[in-house]
Amino acid sequence: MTNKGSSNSEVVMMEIEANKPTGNGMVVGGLSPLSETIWKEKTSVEMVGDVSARLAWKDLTVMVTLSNGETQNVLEGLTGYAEPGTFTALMGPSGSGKSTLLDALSSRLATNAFLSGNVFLNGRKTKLSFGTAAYVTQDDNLIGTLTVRETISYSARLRLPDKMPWSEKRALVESTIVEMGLQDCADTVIGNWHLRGISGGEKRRVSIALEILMRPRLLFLDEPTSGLDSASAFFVTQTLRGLSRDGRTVIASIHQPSSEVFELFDRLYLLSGGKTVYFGLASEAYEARLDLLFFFSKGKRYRFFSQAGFPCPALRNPSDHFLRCINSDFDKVKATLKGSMKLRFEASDDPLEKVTTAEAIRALTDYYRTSQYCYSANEKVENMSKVKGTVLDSGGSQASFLMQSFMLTKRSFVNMSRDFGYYWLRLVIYVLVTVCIGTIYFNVGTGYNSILARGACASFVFGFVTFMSIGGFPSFVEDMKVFQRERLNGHYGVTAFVISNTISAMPFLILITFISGTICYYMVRLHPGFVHYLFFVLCLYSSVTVVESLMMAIASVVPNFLMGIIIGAGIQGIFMLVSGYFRLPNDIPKPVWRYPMSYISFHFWALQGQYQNDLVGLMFDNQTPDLPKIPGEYILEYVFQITVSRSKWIDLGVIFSMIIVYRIIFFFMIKINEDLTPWVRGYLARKRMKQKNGGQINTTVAPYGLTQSPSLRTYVADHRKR
Ligand SMILES: Nc1ncnc2c1ncn2[C@@H]1O[C@H](COP(=O)(O)OP(=O)(O)OP(=O)(O)O)[C@@H](O)[C@H]1O
Repeated sequence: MTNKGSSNSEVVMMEIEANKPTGNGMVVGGLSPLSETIWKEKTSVEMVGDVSARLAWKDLTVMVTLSNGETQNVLEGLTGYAEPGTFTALMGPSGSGKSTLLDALSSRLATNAFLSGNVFLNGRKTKLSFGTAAYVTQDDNLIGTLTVRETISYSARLRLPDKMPWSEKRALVESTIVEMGLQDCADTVIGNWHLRGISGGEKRRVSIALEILMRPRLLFLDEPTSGLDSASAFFVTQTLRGLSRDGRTVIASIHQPSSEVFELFDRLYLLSGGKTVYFGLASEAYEARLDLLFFFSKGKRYRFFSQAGFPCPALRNPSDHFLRCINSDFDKVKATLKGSMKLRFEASDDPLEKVTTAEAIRALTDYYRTSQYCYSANEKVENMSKVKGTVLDSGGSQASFLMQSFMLTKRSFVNMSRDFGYYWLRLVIYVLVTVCIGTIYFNVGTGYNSILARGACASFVFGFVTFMSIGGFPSFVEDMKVFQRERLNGHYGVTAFVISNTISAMPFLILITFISGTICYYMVRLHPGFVHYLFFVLCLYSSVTVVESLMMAIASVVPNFLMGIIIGAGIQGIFMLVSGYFRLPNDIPKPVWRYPMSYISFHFWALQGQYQNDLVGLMFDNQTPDLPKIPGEYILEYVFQITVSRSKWIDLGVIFSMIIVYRIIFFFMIKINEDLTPWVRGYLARKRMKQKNGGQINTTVAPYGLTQSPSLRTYVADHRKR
């Protein structure tokens, strides 16, 4: 257990020392001191001996339904296991089912995918949850303006229990930084479009660091080395191997490893077309010989492949050879290269010369099925499924709702204040545009022509100036990506996110609207008086916030820059049309446009309020000096067709309530996306499949009975119920 009084660096060293392999090369069963600090409450009650994660899967078949109702077996009867202290690599050509196997094991299958067979964790059939397993996806969705240390620290405070002292949290953060080899870039920002940050390999390591922070016993990684150069790929894989040596169970899909990376694998699961080609020790598929016999012992260098009749030619990377044997695209490559010097050179010792890839795959899968490798894997899985052990589950984030909301607000505020494109650029543009408005309508006065000028000015401010806020959409999309990654990994709840997002933006929106509103108000010289000024800026603030809330709601369902901006612009264009300026309120066609559209449009309420705010109490010159002056109230009623009996504060109140309504819509959009959409998709997939099979779910393709897709979405719901 961590000594609270010890210095930060001492605690870090304790963690690192504890993580060093024991005699047999790994920390077995137990937890290192800092891991224990996270699990201590659970372990005091539940821990019964070994808490490591022993994962086994038996006859795993995954079938997906396609849009035409056809079904396709993506995985067929896979059996395998992953043990604590080992690093298992899933390899296979593109489309062979690597990601699907990872998803099936980690309970993240898509809703149109159906699973049969069993997954055992410590001998128990269980759906994996956030607290038991961590999943690192291919995309590094990180906040570009935070440094590596800040990113990990915020994550720690978002998920670790409130009552854990900060010194312990910091020790965990520091040990994670050291463990992932991120010390050199710990104070460098992640980087975004205008900030030069850390490298791709370092980003990948930060993503992994965020998931190992809670010290999960089981770690899944989907192509952690994709897009990295071979040196970065090596270091990332080496780190993963190091993580496994802490008694963790690490499973990763790896696309095309270099020979150095391949050397780091403990076990290899080779897939082709959803079938097992090989499962066993990587060293038994690949038997490295470093002596003089290296060049003369081809038949022995890659044991499984040699035995199956496909020894690796000399000087070829083993993983390249394995993938060549099972990737049917290589038939096309061979045809293209036919007759070239390269092919003639390799033709002498390449067994693949004589057969097509389909034949090679068949030979390898048949050989594996009857081999000792398959037999011992089945036997091991059988044994593992019988030994019942403790499953440690932290239940996702252990921080309180208040702590999550506070930390998210703080993190979001820091990000907004550092990202020039989030609000600062908008402030500059708003100031420029309002200076332009101020100059054009400068000292508008109370002449006859100023009546329309005041109307046009208000319409421009509450129409176009608020419209400019859709420029924040790309930043919202980035926020949503980070949210989705963190949410899928159970870091915090939707409510905390919506609240934090609303609060963190508030100071910036107040700043932007008060500065630009003040410039506009005093340059144009709208209705004199502080209350009139206050109403104007509050109206501007609430309108801009409504636009932000609307765009956030759109970003939660349309996570694409262009589509989101087009949809947002379209909605606001319609709202502007019915605001009462481009067509007077009583002239707007009643069905649809007047009722309900104009009432839904925040522009309508903003304009009605501002017209009243500006005109009531003022006297305007008539067309000629000999005619009597025109009172503002008359203009409101007969020119702008405004109901003067309604207080302008009611208009303002309606806009503020729209903010709440849009935030609630935002919340429900996320919920619908998370819970309802997958359910509907799953229902439709099952219905299509039943229709295709005459009312029956096709059990011949999935012999052990189909279960509903164990998607994470389903889990999210279950998890909260507990
Ligand atoms: N939910 C799904 N609906 C329809 N088809 C699917 C679904 N999931 C997987 N597939 C199909 O199953 C096959 C295997 O997909 P998977 O993503 O598991 O392969 P992979 O080996 O990870 O490929 P890559 O290396 O390209 O990521 C592909 O042909 C894919 O189109």
